[in-house]
Amino acid sequence: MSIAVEHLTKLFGQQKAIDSISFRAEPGKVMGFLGPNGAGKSTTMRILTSFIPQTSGRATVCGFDVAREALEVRRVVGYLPEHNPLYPELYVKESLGFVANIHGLQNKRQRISDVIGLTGLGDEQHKKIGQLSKGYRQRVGLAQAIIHDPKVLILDEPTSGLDPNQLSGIRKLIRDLGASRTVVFSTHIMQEAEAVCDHIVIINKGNIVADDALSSLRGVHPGRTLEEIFISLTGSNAIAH
Ligand SMILES: Nc1ncnc2c1ncn2[C@@H]1O[C@H](COP(=O)(O)OP(=O)(O)OP(=O)(O)O)[C@@H](O)[C@H]1O
Repeated sequence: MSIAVEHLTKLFGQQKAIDSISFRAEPGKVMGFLGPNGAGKSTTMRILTSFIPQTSGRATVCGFDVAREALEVRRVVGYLPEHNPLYPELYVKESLGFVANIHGLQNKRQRISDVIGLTGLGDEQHKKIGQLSKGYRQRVGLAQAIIHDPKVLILDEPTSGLDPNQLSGIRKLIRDLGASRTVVFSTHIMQEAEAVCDHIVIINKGNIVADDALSSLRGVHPGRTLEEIFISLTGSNAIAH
């Protein structure tokens, strides 16, 4: 099991962002982590990538404890944060080189060239980050996340800001990456989750309200789209958990 989350809770002051959540994610599958605004997705992802500590509970990534083994966790995880912080003054290749150095990659030039190809950055690779459109900046974030060939990818809204042509390319990339890795990604686009994910976890107000294979979820809610299922579990008429 690549990701194991057990009774994870995070409090920001009085605010309970996540409330004793548990789920698992395994290799060779793409897990869609869905939920309304403020449900707790980014908070969970930031804990899983050792960026912030949980208040209680436990999470491991490839067997490493996210609270106690942050360095090991960062070696095995590729993370695209929600706001994708990048240095606007750096050229695309410089920015990838910077991240490659942090990971101490030996085959730096080759990996930079590989991820530029994989993320479709070829035509824009000679620009500065600040000169790129939002969608291409998102691709740089993705390229940075995968440059060290991590076993686990955690992608917080990786397709936000992409135009329809770019969307299909990045969705295919996520699927391809998920064939041999563990991928957890969040999105507000339910059709995208249906197209890309094998497994769906839905979080609402800090609680998990669905955790199942996409096919099983459909079986439990026959004739409904994922969007309808999502609304029934998280909308104002949803049954409280
Ligand atoms: N640093 C923080 N300090 C205080 N409260 C926070 C902090 N970060 C998140 N929260 C709160 O925790 C809750 C969960 O937020 P989170 O960003 O995890 O939600 P999300 O599911 O990622 O939402 P969105 O879909 O809008 O990105 C929200 O109520 C949010 O206001």
